[in-house]
Amino acid sequence: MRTPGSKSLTNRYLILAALAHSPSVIHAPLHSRDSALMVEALRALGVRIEEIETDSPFGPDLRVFPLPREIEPFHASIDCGLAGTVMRFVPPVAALVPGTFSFDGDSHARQRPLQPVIQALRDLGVDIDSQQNSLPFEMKSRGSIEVSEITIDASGSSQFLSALLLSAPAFEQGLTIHHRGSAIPSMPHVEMTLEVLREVGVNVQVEENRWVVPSTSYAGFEVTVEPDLSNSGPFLAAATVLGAEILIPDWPAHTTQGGDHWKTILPLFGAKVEHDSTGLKVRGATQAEKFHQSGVDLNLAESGELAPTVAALCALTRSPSVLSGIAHLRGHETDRLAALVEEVNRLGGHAQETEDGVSIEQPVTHGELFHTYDDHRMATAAAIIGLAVPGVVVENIGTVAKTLPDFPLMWENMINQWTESARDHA
Ligand SMILES: O=C(O)C1=C[C@@H](OP(=O)(O)O)[C@@H](O)[C@H](O)C1
Ligand SMILES: C=C(OP(=O)(O)O)C(=O)O
Repeated sequence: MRTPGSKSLTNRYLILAALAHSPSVIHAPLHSRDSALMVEALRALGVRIEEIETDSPFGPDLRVFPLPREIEPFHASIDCGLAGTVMRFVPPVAALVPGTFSFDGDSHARQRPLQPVIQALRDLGVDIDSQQNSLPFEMKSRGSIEVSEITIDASGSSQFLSALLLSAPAFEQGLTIHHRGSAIPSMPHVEMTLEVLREVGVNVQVEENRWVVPSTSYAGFEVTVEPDLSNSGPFLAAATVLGAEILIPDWPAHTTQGGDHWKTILPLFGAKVEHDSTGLKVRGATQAEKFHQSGVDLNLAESGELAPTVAALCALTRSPSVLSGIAHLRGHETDRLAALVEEVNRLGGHAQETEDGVSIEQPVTHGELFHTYDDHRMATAAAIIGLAVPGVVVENIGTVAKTLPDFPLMWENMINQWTESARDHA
């Protein structure tokens, strides 16, 4: 089961390519709502992005021409949809373009935390008109940033820090960023930002809670995007639930994606995991073994993105589980802690919110309409539960288009393949 490119890497490479001084080529990018919003946002700022046809089933490669320099001020409106990477990563890029830029998004996007990015831009000298320190807002940029040091609180999302790190090489004096606040979640995503910067020649100096980004002009680049390991999760979870086997080819030997944690998470649910040059192979325990599976006590601070998929597995496990370190999921596509608790309980399970996560005390018992709150990962979590519990109806499966528009077809193919192979072995 081949999975398309990583959302997080695709959107980072697009930003870096926009800020390079010569054109770049991005091979195997993700094509989904979040990446399309990023492409359109950068185009609105003057970046030229062309598609290069390939024979990949996942769509064309992209050629990105950098932001034009020395242009007259202009106005543009930018739609962030529900994409955290767009609403957080693009405003610092817009600060490097002279003009006035209006940012807005889906209605729930207006509730996602943005204050640290807005405050950081104000501290960098950008004029921002925003009622609530969230979307919608309008910013007036002069086209360059001279301030060289700021302090932010990135405890609500790693994206606040990544946003500044990605644009800082194009600031006149680079930028020294201090973090003040409790622990930053999803640290592998910060490591991913530092690594893609290193790949293009920007070496960020990291000390405790301090990142020093040198002002650096770098050339365009050619990269191939790794498969999305977080979005591989539902397929791996399906094999785990059904006692089936699946191979995800091209699983990187080294990666900064938080989805690499599947290698240690899935064995806790009885799966056997092997990683070699062919990819990542996961074999689920047989049904009988699974029912004796005990729950898990997992701190997902490093990989909160995986929590809805993990919660789906917990909702099918006989004994209680606790997922912690994920308070910030209240600010994701929906309040994921509230949504998971609500839906597990709706299906006859027993779950509750804790201060920094959820505890799932009893498994789900029956199918129902599973509400998805416009959240792609709630939709895939519902699909996983539906493999083991008859009658689960996933509300608005189309919401998977945020990061994996092909999910319904891929899911169906996977199940057909397993059904055929079970028939052949009968
Ligand atoms: O930088 C990124 O690409 C991401 C960072 C993480 O955000 P949080 O730190 O808000 O969890 C992750 O959950 C999100 O899906 C993608
Ligand atoms: C939190 C997520 O997305 P975003 O990039 O919109 O924050 C996610 O994909 O799970």
